[in-house]
Parts: sequence; structure tokens; C-alpha cells
Amino acid sequence: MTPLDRVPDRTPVPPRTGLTLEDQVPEAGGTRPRLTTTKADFRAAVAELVGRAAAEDPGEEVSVGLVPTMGALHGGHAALARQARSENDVVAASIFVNPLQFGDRADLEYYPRTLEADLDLLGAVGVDVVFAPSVEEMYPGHPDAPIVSVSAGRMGEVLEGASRPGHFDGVCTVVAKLWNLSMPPAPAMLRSYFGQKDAQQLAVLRRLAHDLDVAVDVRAVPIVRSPEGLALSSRNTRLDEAGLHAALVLNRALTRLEEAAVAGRVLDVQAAREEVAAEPGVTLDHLVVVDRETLEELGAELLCQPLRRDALALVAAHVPPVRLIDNRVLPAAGPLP
Ligand SMILES: Nc1ncnc2c1ncn2[C@@H]1O[C@H](COP(=O)(O)OP(=O)(O)OP(=O)(O)O)[C@@H](O)[C@H]1O
Ligand SMILES: CC(C)(CO)[C@@H](O)C(=O)[O-]
Ligand code: BAL
Repeated sequence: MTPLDRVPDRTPVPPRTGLTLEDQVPEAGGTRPRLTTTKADFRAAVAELVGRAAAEDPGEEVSVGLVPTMGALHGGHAALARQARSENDVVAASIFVNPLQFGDRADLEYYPRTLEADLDLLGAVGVDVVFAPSVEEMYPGHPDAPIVSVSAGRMGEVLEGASRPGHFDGVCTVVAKLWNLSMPPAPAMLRSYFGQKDAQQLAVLRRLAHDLDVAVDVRAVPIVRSPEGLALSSRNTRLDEAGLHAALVLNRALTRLEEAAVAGRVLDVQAAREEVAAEPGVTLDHLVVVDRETLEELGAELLCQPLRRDALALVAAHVPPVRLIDNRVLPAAGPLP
């Protein structure tokens, strides 16, 4: 056990988003999922559930839906699990605060941990099995033992990756392990669910599956927001009232860009940046419009005219003590007259 494994459950903090847990997960009262904490037990539980599903429906191709999370679950995670439940025979979720993807020790140490409440939420949505390993179980000997890890390449070095060096290598390493641990034997198949909120993570993980030939179907789930428009995030629980209010500027700036795109107008990216930067208590990190697949920033020559193809606006800002991200798909303007 490392000291971080011993971080106790913090008192579940209700997400200060205007949403109660019941609002986010109205399917109250489900059975708690089976909890596994070792790789061997998790693999065995998935194999058993797949075997049972195959026996119940001979001739049907069984599928496993995996929902990787870092816990402190909210309505965004519930949406992932709900979609996984509706598309698969067996649903597994992982809860693991992955040290490899944190550069900032305080961010790792203060990351909210609420295992008991998480199991209730996952049970309510109908998840079958949860994998919640210790750091020692996932990375024996960490941090001293060297491990073979995955590089996210150039796509992992820009935007979020520029602010959090090594972050996407850590994400790719742990997700590759989680895919290996939950991969059912053929002909059963694996789907894995990620939120559109972490747009760069989603794009990088699609490349991970493609470039390393992992037989997994990566599925995107739309962003779940508070009634005021703030993208739900586990880190929101660390914001005070003023921070929660200030953070709404991210959604406002993205909405203005989306409205311009929908109306077929030229995007005023600079005005959106200034709007975020002018909000007291918010320090803008970046606000850019990028290609949806490659995440390459659109140059001035593409931004001085209505969008020719769908693009993505990405924003990141510090709202102390946390760093928040949000994004919006910007639709291409209709065919030119
Ligand atoms: N508001 C949301 N809507 C849709 N998906 C979400 C939302 N928030 C998180 N997710 C997705 O849930 C999965 C697990 O994310 P994670 O456990 O890091 O939660 P988080 O709320 O994003 O936490 P963080 O504070 O680290 O941003 C990721 O695929 C993430 O994109
Ligand atoms: C995908 C993930 C669970 C890997 O640790 C994490 O990056 C997250 O919660 O988005
Ligand atoms: N939600 C992405 C994981 C992270 O911020 O570390």
C-alpha cells in the first residue's frame, strides 16, 4: 500500500451544481454491483458474467461495456453507465485514481474519493461489476519500480497535454490495462465509454485503440451539465459558491461560438477568449477551435470564413483551486450559395 491508497473515503460532498444525487440518478434502489479489488477477481467476474449471458442467449454475440472512471461519481458518469447498460449484456465500471496521469501531487491527493456513494450510484444504474484496485495492485512497486508504459504521441502533447505533461501517457497506460483486463474472449466483444467532456482524452483513446489494434469499440457520451450550464465534473466539488458562479463563463463563451457557427457567421474566437479572461476569479489557459479528429488548431485562413466542416471549440481555465475544461462541437455552415 502506498500512502495514497490509504486516503479514506471523504464525506460524500453533494455536487454543488443545483442537482441532487436523486436528480442525477433517478433509478434509485438498485442492487449494488459486485466489488472486485484484484485483477484476478475482476477478470474472473467478467468471465463468469459473460459465460452466464452466453448461456442465457445461445447464438447471440455477448458484449461487455466498460466504463472507466476515477470515482466521485456524478450525473456525467451515470450517463456513461446508463448508455453502457442499454447497449451491452455485461456492464463493468472501474474506479481508480490513476497516479500516472497526475503531475500535480495536490491534485492527486485532494482528488475526491467517495467509494460507498459511487457503488450506490452504479448499482442504481444497473452496473454488474466494479473494479476498484489499489495503486499497488495496478502498479506493483509504484513509484519506484519502472514500468513499461504507453506514449500518447504528439496528440498527447498539445492543449491539455501541454499544461499537464505526461498526463495522456498515464491515461493511455491505465486504459490499455483496463481494456486488457476486461477484454472478453471472442466472439464476445468489448465497448468502452468515455465522456465528450474530456474531448482530447476521447480523441487520444480512439487513436490508442486504432494504433495498437485493440479490439474495442470506443463510444462517446454527450456532456451532462447542471441546469445553469456548468459541465459536471468531480473537481467541481472543490469550488466555492463564487467559483461555481464564475465557472459558468466557460459555457457562455462556448454557447456564443456555437450560435455563430449555427448561424453560418464567422467565429469571433478572440471575443470568446476575452469574455473568459474578463471573468473575475477565472484565469484562461486556452480557448481554441480545432479539427475534431486531429485536434489541430484551425488557422486564420479557415477562421476568417464560416466553418466548412464541423469543428470543436476547447476551453481550459483555472478557477482556483482547480482547472476546468469544457468544449462544444461547432457545426459547419450549410452549403454555400
Ligand atoms: N459532465 C460529464 N458529462 C459526460 N461525461 C463526463 C462528464 N464528466 C465526466 N465524464 C466522463 O466520465 C469519465 C470519467 O471521468 P472522471 O472520473 O475523470 O470524472 P470527471 O468528473 O471528469 O473528473 P475530473 O474532475 O477529473 O474532470 C470520463 O470519460 C469523462 O469524460
Ligand atoms: C479515463 C480515465 C478513467 C483514466 O484514468 C480518466 O482519465 C477519466 O476519468 O477520465
Ligand atoms: N477527467 C479526466 C481525468 C483527469 O482530469 O485527470
